[in-house]
Amino acid sequence: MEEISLVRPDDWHLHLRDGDVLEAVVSHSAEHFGRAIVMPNLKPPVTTTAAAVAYQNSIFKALPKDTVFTPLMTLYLTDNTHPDEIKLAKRSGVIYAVKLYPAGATTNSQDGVTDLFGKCLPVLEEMVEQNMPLLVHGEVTDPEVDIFDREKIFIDTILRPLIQKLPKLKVVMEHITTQDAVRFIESCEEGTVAATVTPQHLLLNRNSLFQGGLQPHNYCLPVLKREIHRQAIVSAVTSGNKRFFLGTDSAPHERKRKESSCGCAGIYSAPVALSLYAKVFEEADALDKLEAFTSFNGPDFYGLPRNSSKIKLIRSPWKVPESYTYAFGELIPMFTGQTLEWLPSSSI
Ligand SMILES: NC(=O)N[C@@H](CC(=O)O)C(=O)O
Ligand SMILES: [Zn+2]
Ligand SMILES: [Zn+2]
Repeated sequence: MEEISLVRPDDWHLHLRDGDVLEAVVSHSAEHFGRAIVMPNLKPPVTTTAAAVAYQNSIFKALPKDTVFTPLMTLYLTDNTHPDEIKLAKRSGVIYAVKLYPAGATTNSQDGVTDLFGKCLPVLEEMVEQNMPLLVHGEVTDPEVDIFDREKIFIDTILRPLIQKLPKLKVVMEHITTQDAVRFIESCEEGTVAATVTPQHLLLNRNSLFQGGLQPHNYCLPVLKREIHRQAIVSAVTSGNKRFFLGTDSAPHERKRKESSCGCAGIYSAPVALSLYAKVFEEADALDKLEAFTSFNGPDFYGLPRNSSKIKLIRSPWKVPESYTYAFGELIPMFTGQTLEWLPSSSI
């Protein structure tokens, strides 16, 4: 096959940041994706409907003219989020989900939740009422727990009990990294519980953190896992199961902050993500399943219409830039400097 035509994909997990970085990165997503679920982990976090509306306006402003891209906004859940905020959020028509960051789990999560069942039950009950999905960074934060086990233990101690308590709550487990998560998601009700999958967790295992030396640009959270986990995630997404859909988790951090004595977690994948997903599906001999993953399963889960326009991927090897340079610094894309097979072309 030399050309793949896809209904325009959406990105169901994206960090656009704000200020200079937002202006730099937003076109990379808008070029290939119709919509994106925009993460609220700014400084300060987006905890209110008013802040989300203002943030959405700044994204629209940063978009190049004549691009059609809709940022779907999210609220950052805290111990103090009031159930009325969920009603407001739903009524606003711009907020599509609420994000759970366990306090301390990842970038800008210090204002996140310290005790989900103790502090957030009334809010979660209101979310069921309002049919508002909960998006989850699924890792426990106990420093005693080995970092490679944090997702599995989160499933056992938080996620499974949550779903038992509130079986009607729509939940997306974000950026899954383990066979345990795959099995758990497969065991849940279709249409109620789903997962997003990043390009890095489909293409890399934990060896890539240390290949030939420390590789800070492959460091993200949840951290890359063993090869068996990567293979389980590839099998899940290429099987055509509707519970899995595209979420890049593209998370830009300036080069200096990645190449540092205490480097930030996050991989900048927006410019290459679509080519990388195509690579995964082609290598699994499952290109026929690519479009459902990129363009159907996400909107179907969120109860939104699928996009009406299309995009093409052409078999035309291209070299990923070594870096993108801006006034504030440099961003290093995933697969920096490597050659990829599938080139996304503009809308058709
Ligand atoms: N994935 C990451 O490693 N980093 C994300 C936060 C997140 O999604 O956990 C970021 O905002 O930088
Ligand atoms: Zn996360
Ligand atoms: Zn993320």
